[in-house]
Amino acid sequence: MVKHIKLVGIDKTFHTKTGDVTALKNIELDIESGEFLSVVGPSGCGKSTIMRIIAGLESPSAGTVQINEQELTGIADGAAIVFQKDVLLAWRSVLDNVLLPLDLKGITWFDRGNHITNRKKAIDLLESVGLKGFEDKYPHELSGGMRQRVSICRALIQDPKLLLMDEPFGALDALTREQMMYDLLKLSNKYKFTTVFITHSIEEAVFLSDRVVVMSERPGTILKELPIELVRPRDNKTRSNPVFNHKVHEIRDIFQSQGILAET
Ligand SMILES: Nc1ncnc2c1ncn2[C@@H]1O[C@H](COP(=O)(O)OP(=O)(O)OP(=O)(O)O)[C@@H](O)[C@H]1O
Repeated sequence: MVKHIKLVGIDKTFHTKTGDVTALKNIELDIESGEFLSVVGPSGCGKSTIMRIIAGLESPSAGTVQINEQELTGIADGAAIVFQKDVLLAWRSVLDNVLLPLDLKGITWFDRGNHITNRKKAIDLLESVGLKGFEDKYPHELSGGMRQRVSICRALIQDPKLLLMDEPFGALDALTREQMMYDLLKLSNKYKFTTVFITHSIEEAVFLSDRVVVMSERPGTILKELPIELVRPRDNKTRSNPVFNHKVHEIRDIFQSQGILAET
């Protein structure tokens, strides 16, 4: 497969008033084009920092990020981000929230043909996550899960090659979260973007991913990379597959051996 992202010797130290905080130490990671990669690790181990570095929102203290073999020196082109908290604009309708990134670029304003195409694309995206008929609603009229679906559609409206997701389902109830996983897999299969998915949930990571990266406590290092050889499409039966359970246990065992998870 084609290499999309390469992290080489990434360190990150934050200089704060109370002293230096080393968040990441020697992160080496290759991510293939179209791969679904999850990062799991304890709170504060630097997961969000890795994501921000890949997005170009934060620069590393040492090491380099390469995207399509080009060293990243600013904001990553062709990347979109979804955070745990949706950041929809209260005064824009659902449809206009999805179209926001294009409006900000001025794409829809001057070209009527594009405007119609983009509206259709936004409506199709909303339909594919079960939000047909909600185009004219406003964020306050939606549930948390619906708002997060709109956020995902907004991220996808620009056809990103890379989707960065920072605990996107962390604030949702268990049932909605499960549905969101199916929705995301469907979108990922349709649009074939590369995904970097940050989560605290071992099961979620194994269910969704081609590979799971397990991180240590801060300063975050990569303890292990586990390929997840479960067939796609993933469905309810995936969870009763012995490979699924084996991988979940393997990751739990790593956290236990590190003292990150203690049974007593
Ligand atoms: N801008 C910043 N300035 C100072 N310290 C920071 C900054 N951003 C992150 N840190 C510190 O770096 C470490 C890693 O933070 P990060 O948010 O990447 O962890 P995380 O694994 O995503 O945590 P969580 O799972 O709790 O969201 C933490 O100790 C955090 O306090």
